[in-house]
Amino acid sequence: MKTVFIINPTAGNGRALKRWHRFRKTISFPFECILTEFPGHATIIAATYSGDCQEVLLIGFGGDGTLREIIVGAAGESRLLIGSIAAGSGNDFARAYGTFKDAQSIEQFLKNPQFKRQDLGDFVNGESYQFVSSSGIGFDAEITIAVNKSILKKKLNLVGFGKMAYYLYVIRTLFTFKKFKLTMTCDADIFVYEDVWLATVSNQPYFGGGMKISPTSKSDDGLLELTVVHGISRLKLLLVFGTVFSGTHTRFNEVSQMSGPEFILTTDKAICRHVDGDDAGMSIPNEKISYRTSFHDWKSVQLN
Ligand SMILES: Nc1ncnc2c1ncn2[C@@H]1O[C@H](COP(=O)(O)OP(=O)(O)OP(=O)(O)O)[C@@H](O)[C@H]1O
Repeated sequence: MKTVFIINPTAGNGRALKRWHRFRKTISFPFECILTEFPGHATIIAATYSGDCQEVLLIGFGGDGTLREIIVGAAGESRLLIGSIAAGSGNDFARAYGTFKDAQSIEQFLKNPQFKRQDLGDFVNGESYQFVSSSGIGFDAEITIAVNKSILKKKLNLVGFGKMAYYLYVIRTLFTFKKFKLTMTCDADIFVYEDVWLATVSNQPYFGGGMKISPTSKSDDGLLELTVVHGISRLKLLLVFGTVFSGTHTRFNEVSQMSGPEFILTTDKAICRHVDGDDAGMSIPNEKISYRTSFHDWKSVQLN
């Protein structure tokens, strides 16, 4: 089996490159490595291995965005196996699918490679968007996108306080966010939610760097889970946020959850969206968008 590292030098607030230079010195087996040069590059790199005549272990050295891009490029290719070294800021992929701890654990894996088939979520709205972990509309997406673009975050990163930017944007967005109306169809049932803060479609439990937004999600069952937070005051929303890390937010009446193979979502206004924490444009008011999952579309490494 060929081993290829795909490194996003910008991941982990720019710390991934330094980590990679340290990490590569510890590798004592043959490997290839490629640094990504622009957003979307990891998809192109992964796709180039699809015609390989042998099995290829693609190891994403980065965060959730990097892993999503690799999986989009590798989806449907039975010879490509995906693993990760968690080098991002949030690393929800690593929490859900596992991650290699060090070079020795990769070497160990290569002696007896095991894999697991996993689902891939997607929706189309002009462009096609895929997600490995989750895709959200609303409050969470607005914060994530603002933080990703933030100059303040870059400045705070220089002094090691990058995470602080996230909390500042949570507070700011709490006061500026315009709630929306969400219409959702699942299995021919129609639900209408008023005063919605966020709707997140999940393929695995974690999101936003360790929040257990969808505790019952399984990434290999052909199903997605929808979480809607609605009809809740600003103050109580903060309280709910505090409980998401343990997954106990689902006990609040204002948090609705359901499971299904497809959700059709419509918002009454243009609302920010993310896929695995990266910008996925705005929803188009009153347009029906189908969120679905492709069953067992990619292979993750199975770690003990
Ligand atoms: N060379 C590059 N220059 C700028 N952006 C890049 C480059 N290579 C990849 N990217 C983009 O960087 C984005 C962020 O990467 P990634 O999500 O892996 O790191 P992170 O945001 O630190 O981690 P996490 O998502 O786990 O919080 C990716 O979505 C990818 O499109």
